Amino acid sequence: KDPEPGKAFAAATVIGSRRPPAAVCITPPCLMSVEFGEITNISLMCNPNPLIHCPFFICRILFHSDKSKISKHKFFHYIPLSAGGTGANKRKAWDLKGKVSDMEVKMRDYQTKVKSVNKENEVLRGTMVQSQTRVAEIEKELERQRGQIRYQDLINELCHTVSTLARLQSTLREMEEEVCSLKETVTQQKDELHAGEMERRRLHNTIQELKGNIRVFCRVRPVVDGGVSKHIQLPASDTKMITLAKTEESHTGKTTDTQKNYNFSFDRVFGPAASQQEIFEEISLLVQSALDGYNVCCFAYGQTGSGKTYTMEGDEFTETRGVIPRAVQQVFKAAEKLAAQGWEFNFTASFVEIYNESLRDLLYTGKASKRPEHEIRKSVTNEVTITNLTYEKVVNEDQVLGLIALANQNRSTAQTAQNDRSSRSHSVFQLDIEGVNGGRDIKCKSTLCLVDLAGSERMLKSQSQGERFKEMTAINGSLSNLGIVISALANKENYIPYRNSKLTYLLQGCLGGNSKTLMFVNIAPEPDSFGETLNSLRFASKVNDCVIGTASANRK
Ligand SMILES: Nc1ncnc2c1ncn2[C@@H]1O[C@H](COP(=O)(O)OP(=O)(O)OP(=O)(O)O)[C@@H](O)[C@H]1O
Repeated sequence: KDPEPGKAFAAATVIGSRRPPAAVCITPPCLMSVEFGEITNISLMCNPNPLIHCPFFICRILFHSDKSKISKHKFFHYIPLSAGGTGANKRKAWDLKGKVSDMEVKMRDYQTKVKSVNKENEVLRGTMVQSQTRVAEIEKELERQRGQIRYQDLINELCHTVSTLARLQSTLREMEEEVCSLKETVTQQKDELHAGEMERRRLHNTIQELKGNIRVFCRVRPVVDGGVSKHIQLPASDTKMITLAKTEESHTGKTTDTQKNYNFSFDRVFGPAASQQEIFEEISLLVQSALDGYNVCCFAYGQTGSGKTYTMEGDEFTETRGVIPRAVQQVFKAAEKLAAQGWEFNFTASFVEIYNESLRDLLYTGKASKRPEHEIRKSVTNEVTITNLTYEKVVNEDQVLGLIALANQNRSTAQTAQNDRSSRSHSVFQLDIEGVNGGRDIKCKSTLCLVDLAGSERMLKSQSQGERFKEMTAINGSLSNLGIVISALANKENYIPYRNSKLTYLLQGCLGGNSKTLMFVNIAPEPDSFGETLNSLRFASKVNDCVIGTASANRK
């Protein structure tokens, strides 16, 4: 068969070999190998194009030797099928041709099969694509449904939340209504409380006024060695009486000794056994008045060593604390309670000493050499102030107690320089109270004044000289002026000589019509103090007889 361009079957005879010829398929332009027998590789050694025109060409065939090894190259003659040849060769060629055409048939079958398989493959591929598309659609659908399920869950949850919210809102509304009604009740109760508080103040102060705006309490100190005082008699049945008894010996010796009694009555007489707490109970009512807007003045009068400082300051133990620390405590406690009713308080403390008619700041902390001078001034609104004095804003009890300690330290420092000075000076503690009730537009202003007076003993002029005489004159002057001012107030005189002494000038605001005054007369029980005791009781009795005009609160 003539080789077609690109295809050729050929029979090759191996020269010098006993092997049968092999059918060789040559597919130009590629080199191809077909395994026939033991021929494993055939390679054309020439350009395939001449194959069409040239009857001969040389090809190289690689053989496997018997031992399955590649044999050496051998050269063959190519015999085209159409070409003539020897008879035997021709026969062989025709055999081969037959085999080739069988193979061609088989190949066509295979090709047909391959085609149909390919077709089937195509169909299957199409089916597969369809199936994949379907699967994708199903997956999509599933996803959507899943989403819908989640969406439904969310809707359910939302519905639940909405219903809970609605329930809570209705509860909230109910509670708001309740709060509103409670607020109304609170406002109503606050009004009632305020009205009650104002009524309490009115009644409280009416009681104080009925008791008298100047009251005198007498306190007898215990005998130093613990004995009993014979000349001071305190009737158990009457807490307002005190009798000073003096036994006078008979001059002739023939008659029995006579006893002279001096009876005094005060608002209250406290015996030596009276505790600091008992003493304070009565004063605490006046302290309350100070917060209600009344000026309050409490002072202790008596000879040196009679217990004035003990009464006013006491000592450091809780049980034996005196009037000042207790009053301060009460003021701050009461202010705290009143805060619940809308009251806001401001407190200012000052502590001054009057010695020899000159003023000394007991809260001064600067250099001793730079101590300023002080003057008492009265403003147009009749408020008394001291120039260059320390006015300390205080917010709690401890702060005030700290200031009292500082004042005592200042006093004792001066005492070292001028022996026992504290007995011969007045100390005045002042707490200015300013209250505002913003909600009700009420203001009140008052001063709580607590005074430890200098020893009141009268000294014979002949016995005192120099500095001592000066001190005595100053003390006597200021104490007797105190008595004069009080009786002038009681007699409603036009002119009240406040300015006659620093003490009365300073206490001006706390004495008189707009104030409540309490005086302690402290008594030393020793027999040798009889004369001074009698003088003190006489002075106190004079004060006790005074009824100062009705006090009115400084309220705006
Ligand atoms: N009621 C009392 N109970 C117990 N001790 C008291 C009492 N009163 C005073 N004392 C004591 O008596 C002494 C003298 O009292 P205090 O110093 O208070 O007198 P005073 O009048 O202030 O004297 P001065 O004028 O010198 O300051 C002090 O030791 C004090 O502790």
